[in-house]
Amino acid sequence: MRTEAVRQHAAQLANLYMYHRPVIQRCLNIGFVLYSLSSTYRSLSARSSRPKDKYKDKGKARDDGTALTKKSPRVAVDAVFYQRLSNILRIVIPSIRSKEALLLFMHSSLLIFRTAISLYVAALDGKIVASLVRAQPLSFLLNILKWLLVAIPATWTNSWLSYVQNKLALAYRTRLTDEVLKQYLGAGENDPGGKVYYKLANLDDRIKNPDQMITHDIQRFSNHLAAIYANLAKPTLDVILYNYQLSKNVGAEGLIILTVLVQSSAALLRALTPPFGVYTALSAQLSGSFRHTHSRLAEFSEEIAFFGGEETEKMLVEREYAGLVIHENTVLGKRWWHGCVEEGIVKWVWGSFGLCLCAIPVFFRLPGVYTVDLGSRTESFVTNRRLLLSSSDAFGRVMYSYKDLSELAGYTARVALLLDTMADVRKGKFNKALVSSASNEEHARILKGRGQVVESEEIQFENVPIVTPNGDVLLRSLSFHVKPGQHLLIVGPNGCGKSSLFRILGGLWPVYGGVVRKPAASQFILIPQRPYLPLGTLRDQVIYPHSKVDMEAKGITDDDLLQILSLVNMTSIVEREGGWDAAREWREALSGGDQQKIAWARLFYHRAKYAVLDEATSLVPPDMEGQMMDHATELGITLLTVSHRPSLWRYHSMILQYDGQGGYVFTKLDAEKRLALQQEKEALEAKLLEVPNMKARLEELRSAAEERAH
Ligand SMILES: Nc1ncnc2c1ncn2[C@@H]1O[C@H](COP(=O)(O)OP(=O)(O)OP(=O)(O)O)[C@@H](O)[C@H]1O
Repeated sequence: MRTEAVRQHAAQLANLYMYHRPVIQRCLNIGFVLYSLSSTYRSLSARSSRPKDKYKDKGKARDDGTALTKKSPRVAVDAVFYQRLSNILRIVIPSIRSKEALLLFMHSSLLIFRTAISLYVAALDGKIVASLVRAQPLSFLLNILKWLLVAIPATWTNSWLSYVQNKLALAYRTRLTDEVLKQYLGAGENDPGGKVYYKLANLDDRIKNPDQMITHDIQRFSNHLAAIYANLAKPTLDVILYNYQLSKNVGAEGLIILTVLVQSSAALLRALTPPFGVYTALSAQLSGSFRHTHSRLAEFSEEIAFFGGEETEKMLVEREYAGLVIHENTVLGKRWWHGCVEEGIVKWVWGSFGLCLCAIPVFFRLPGVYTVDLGSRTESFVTNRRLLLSSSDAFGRVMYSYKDLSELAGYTARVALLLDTMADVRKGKFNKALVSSASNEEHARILKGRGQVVESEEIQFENVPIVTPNGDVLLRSLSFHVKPGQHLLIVGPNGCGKSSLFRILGGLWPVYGGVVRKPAASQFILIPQRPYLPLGTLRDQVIYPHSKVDMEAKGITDDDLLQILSLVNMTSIVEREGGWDAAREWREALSGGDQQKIAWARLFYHRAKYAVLDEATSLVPPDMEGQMMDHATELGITLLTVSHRPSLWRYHSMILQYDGQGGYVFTKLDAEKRLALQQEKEALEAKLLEVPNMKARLEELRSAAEERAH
């Protein structure tokens, strides 16, 4: 009796369910779409992938700053990542009407079109197999024809997709590179935020290899960003569309059960996923450091060869490489087991769930789904299986995409670090390890201050401290005044801050106090001991930083340049090197003395108001040195010279002498008197050196005399 009542009750419920099933199905479908969107959103947000302790410790242990240290940017798919990404997106897609936005729109349209084709192909596949099972040759041929026709837009779309994605990556890269170069190499004539390339390397510790960031990391970031769109937006859309179609074929109930199973195993997989974003950022850092060691080796090959420093260099390069390899091996190992777990779950476990799902219409009669004969059962099975394969492939890609997303987070952190540091440096905010003396009260007060820079024809320092970028106060307060035409000689022991004065004049180092009056940086030309020789032609060496067009605009011809070269006795070089347009690695093609003379020729070409000479004649013969100094004076160029050569004194009227203890003397230079004093001093020193010999000889003579007396 009781069982009968229960059975009746169950039948009533089943009838009620069947009656309302269309509404329930619709609700389940809507619920599924909402769930897919929200779970994709959740998988994109708040996924923390912090470095493990091992990496933190490694960072602390290294002293070259290449490992991830405490100060390294956070690398996680979290709010910080989205904030950074949205800042960068504003650069790479500046407006809705930009080329990048158009490419993105094309990309989206193509992605949707491809999904539509896949849905059509799934149904067509089922029909082809059904016509085979039913032995209907005409229908089979017709469907094959449709298959061939659909292949045209399908292949066309795939080709276009990869083309547009690559174009998009290139467009992102171009935008970012343009922006970075604008800030990095932005001219700083009247811009106190200029010369970022110098300040990043010298005044700030945060970025070790800007070259690696600009060339490699921006490219990887752009590729990842272009791909993440296809790897994330498209699979999410696919999961929804394929599953919607599937739910119509097999019922939403089975689909929901499948989704629950898939999502729980996916959650397990996510929990097991290592922090690939951190690994990517560390990998980029380590390979940047390895490359940097190699480029230093190439740059200083001559010095290293003379020293026979191969063993030491090999050890340094090997140490960098070993660090990189250890890291890559660790990551490879993690990728290996992660790949195994991933494939096991995604391909095999989910595959078996899928087969069960496809079997539902075969074993159960679903209202609205007619699978009466063998043909229609096969058709529905083949179509569903294809839909399921596509759907699980799409879901797999959503799953993989968080791996891509973590890697994107790694590159985003690198690019954001570059942009943020450049922005700080432009604002005069530097982050550099300070020397211990910087913490004493007086030095700390000096470091906190900021001086004034006023444009003027003359050079005047009023109570200006000379402070190195790491907070070492070389001079507490320097005051001197140089008028145009008054050549200034600067002398003092090594490391006392002679060149540092020039760095302040060139606007490279900040002024920590007092007032600096000086002409604009463009009025100065620097000739160091090893002058800079740019990439380019022989002409470019003389006219740098002008181009040939600038030179012609100035009304200067190659003959005039030859005239300039004759002032430094170098006219023969034009013929020897094959003309003005010959291009070489000039640092190797010219001797040290010739390089200095080319730099002097550059000074005569530009006729700057002031020339900063930092041991600029150390490699040229004395007669040539005098000739060049005289010509500079004739051109009205005021010389600021650092040199240990007394032969140069007579060209200067003022002297700034550092004592190396934080003191200095600024006075008129009477070269004749100073030379006479110097000569007298040298003569006395020579005599003093003789004293021990003379004493010894005197002793010998005394003892000889005593012997004779006995
Ligand atoms: N980019 C930098 N970062 C930190 N310290 C620096 C930097 N450049 C120079 N210094 C420090 O500033 C001090 C003065 O250097 P500077 O080049 O002015 O010496 P100098 O008097 O010209 O010496 P020398 O006669 O040997 O060329 C040195 O102790 C040097 O280590």
